[in-house]
Amino acid sequence: MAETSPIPIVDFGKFLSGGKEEKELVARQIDDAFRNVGFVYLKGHGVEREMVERCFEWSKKFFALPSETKLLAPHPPGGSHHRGYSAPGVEKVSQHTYDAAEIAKLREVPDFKESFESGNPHDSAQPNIWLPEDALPGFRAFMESYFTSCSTLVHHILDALSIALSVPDPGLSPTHSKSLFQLRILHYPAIEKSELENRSRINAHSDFGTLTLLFQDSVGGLEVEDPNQPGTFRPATPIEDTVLVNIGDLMARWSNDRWRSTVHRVGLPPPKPKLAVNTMANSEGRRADIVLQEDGDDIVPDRYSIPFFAVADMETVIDALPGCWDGEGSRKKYEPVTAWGYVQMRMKALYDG
Ligand SMILES: O=C(O)CCC(=O)C(=O)O
Ligand SMILES: [Fe+2]
Repeated sequence: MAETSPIPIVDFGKFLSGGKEEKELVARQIDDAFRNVGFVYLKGHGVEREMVERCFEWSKKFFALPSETKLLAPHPPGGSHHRGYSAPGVEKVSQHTYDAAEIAKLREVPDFKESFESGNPHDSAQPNIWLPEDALPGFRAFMESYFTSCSTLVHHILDALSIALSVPDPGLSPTHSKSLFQLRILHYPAIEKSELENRSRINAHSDFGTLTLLFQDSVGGLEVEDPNQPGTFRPATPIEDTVLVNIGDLMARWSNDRWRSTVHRVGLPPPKPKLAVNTMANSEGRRADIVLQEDGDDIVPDRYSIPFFAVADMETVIDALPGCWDGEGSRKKYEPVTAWGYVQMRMKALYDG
C-alpha cells in the first residue's frame, strides 16, 4: 500500500501547444497509461489554477451552509435525474449490482459524504437544481463557468485519444458534442479514525461514463486498484497542479477493453511519517534535527474533491472503436449499445433500492 502509485504524470501542455509530433507523443503516453492503469495525471491541462482554487472555495462555502439551506436544492429521489444536493448517506455506490435485494443490503452502510451535482445548463433532460441565488450569491455563475472549463479539457483529451487510435478527423469529440457532462462537488466530513478503519469514504467502484476528471485537495485517501494485483489498492496521491483523469466503463467497453476502467475508492489518508526532518536556521547556519512526530490524530480531516464525469451524446452507438478490435487479431467483445441505455442502467443502481 505504501508503494508509489503506478499512475504516470503526462505533460498535457505539450499536447495543447505542441506541433504534430508532440501531440502524437502525448497521445501515445496517455494511451499507454489508459491501457496499463486506466488513470493518468495531467499537468499543463489548461484549467487555470486560480479556477481550481476558487472551485474548492465555493465548495467549502456550499457545504458549510446549514442543512436546511442545502436542502433547498434537493437531489430528486431515484437515479434518473442526477442533480442537486445529496445529504450524507443518500447515495451508496454500488459496483455492478443490479439486483434489488443486493442494492438494498449495500445501502445499509451509507458512505460518509455529501455532494452537489450540476450539469450543462442546456441539458433539458436533466435540468440543474440550484439554490435560490440569495442563499449563496455567485455560486451558480461560478459552477457554470467551471463546467465550461472542464468540458473544454474533456474535448482536448478526446482529441488526444482520437490521435492515439487514428480515428479519422474530426475524431471522437463530436460524439460528445452536446457535452452532457456532470460536475460534482464532494465533501467527506471529518470523522473519527476508528469509524473509518473498517469502512470507506466512498466504496470501491468504477465510473460508468467515458472519462472522469478529478481534482482533489491535499488530504489524500484516494486509492486505485493495482491492475497487476487485483484486490490490492495503491494510493493515488494528490499532486499539485495536476488533474487525475480516468477511463469509465462506457469507454472501456467502447475501446473493446483496450483501456481499463479501474476500480477506485476513498479511505483513510496514508499515515503521516513518524519521523520528520526539522531544519532550523541558527547562528551556525542550518542544522537538521530528526524529530519524532506524534501520530495522535484521532480525527480524519474533512476532504473535498471535484470529479467531472463525461459521457457520450445519448444517441451515440457504443460499438468497438477503430484500432481496438481489428489489426491485433482481436474481435469485438460487446454488442453495440447506445450511451443512453447504458447510463440509465447504471444510474438506477445508484439510487434505487
Ligand atoms: O473523491 C474522490 O477522490 C473520488 C470520487 C469518485 O471516485 C467518484 O465520485 O466517482
Ligand atoms: Fe469514481
